Amino acid sequence: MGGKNVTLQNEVKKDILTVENLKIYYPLASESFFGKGGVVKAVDGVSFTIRENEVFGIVGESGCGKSTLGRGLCRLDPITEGHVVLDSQDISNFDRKRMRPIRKTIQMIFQDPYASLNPRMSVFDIIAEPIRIYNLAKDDKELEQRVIDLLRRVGLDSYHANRYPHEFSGGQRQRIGIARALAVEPKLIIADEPVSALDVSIQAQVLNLLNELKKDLNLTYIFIAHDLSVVEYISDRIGVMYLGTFVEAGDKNKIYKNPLHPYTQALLSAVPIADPTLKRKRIILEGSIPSATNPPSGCKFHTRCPKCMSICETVVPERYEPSPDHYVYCHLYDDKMGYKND
Ligand SMILES: Nc1ncnc2c1ncn2[C@@H]1O[C@H](COP(=O)(O)OP(=O)(O)OP(=O)(O)O)[C@@H](O)[C@H]1O
Repeated sequence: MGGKNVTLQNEVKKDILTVENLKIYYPLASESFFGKGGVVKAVDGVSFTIRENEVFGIVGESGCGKSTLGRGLCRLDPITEGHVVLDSQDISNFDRKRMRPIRKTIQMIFQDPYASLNPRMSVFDIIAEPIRIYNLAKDDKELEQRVIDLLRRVGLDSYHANRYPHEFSGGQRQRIGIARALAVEPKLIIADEPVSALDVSIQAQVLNLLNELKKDLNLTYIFIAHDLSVVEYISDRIGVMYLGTFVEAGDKNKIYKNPLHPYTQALLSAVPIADPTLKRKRIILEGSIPSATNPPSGCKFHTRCPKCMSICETVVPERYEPSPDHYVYCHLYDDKMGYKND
């Protein structure tokens, strides 16, 4: 687990995070419709690996488990089963005390920076707080300098330090959230819909900032979003999530050029194409995502799949890997079942 090296264009990239069969189930209240002992299978067997300095995008409809997965990787939500291996260290069963230094390595950025910034704290204190918690400055002078450096790093100015979150625009607040995340010098940043609440022009500025920071500080990102254009722009590899599992994952270019899973095909068919001479047939999915408490049998997507076959209703598809760094779980490509169709 972990520690494997991969050579990409003469560069050796180390695996920084390995996730193995991760499950995160929320217990249901006993008076719920599904009765005592029921669970919401928010993340239901996810596996993937992320290499140092890459961006791994996670896409899928609302309710598919993206945020739960992100929070679980930071151990903000308890893990039901499976492993999270960070830098060759299995942190799945770490208690609060052992997680303390790890929380310095993994930081999160949230969709709504206003909700994640304490409105009663000045920007200085918001950014200084994690530096103080982890004793990263030897005195007040160094603390002040660090906060100012971080503000400049994210495109703000030193005079912003004395202001409060409500005095900033949405894009500026997201920059403050990014500065706070950077304050502890993390290696991995989990960004949960970081630009969804922003205007398109501001989205581009924040995405460019994240890209620059990635290069300058050798950061690795997990980028969670429902907007496939945004994910295409920023990611190197992606995982397409449906009802708590990845249905297709791997190299971004392979998936965007040749989506194999009918779910990925439907999501991509809704993305506008820049070239007006090109036309893409929109695939409309029937209904909404089923309940994660009582997911469909077989392939979880079969109830909405335009290419559903009888086998899909009962048999869980196996992993099919058409090329290195591209895999899909779908009976259309499952050669063992005799339905190979690629
Ligand atoms: N604290 C919780 N207790 C019980 N169920 C939860 C909890 N948090 C999330 N869920 C359920 O887990 C499933 C996955 O939710 P999650 O928020 O992770 O999805 P998502 O893909 O991030 O959606 P969105 O894009 O709307 O944020 C949903 O069925 C949701 O209702």
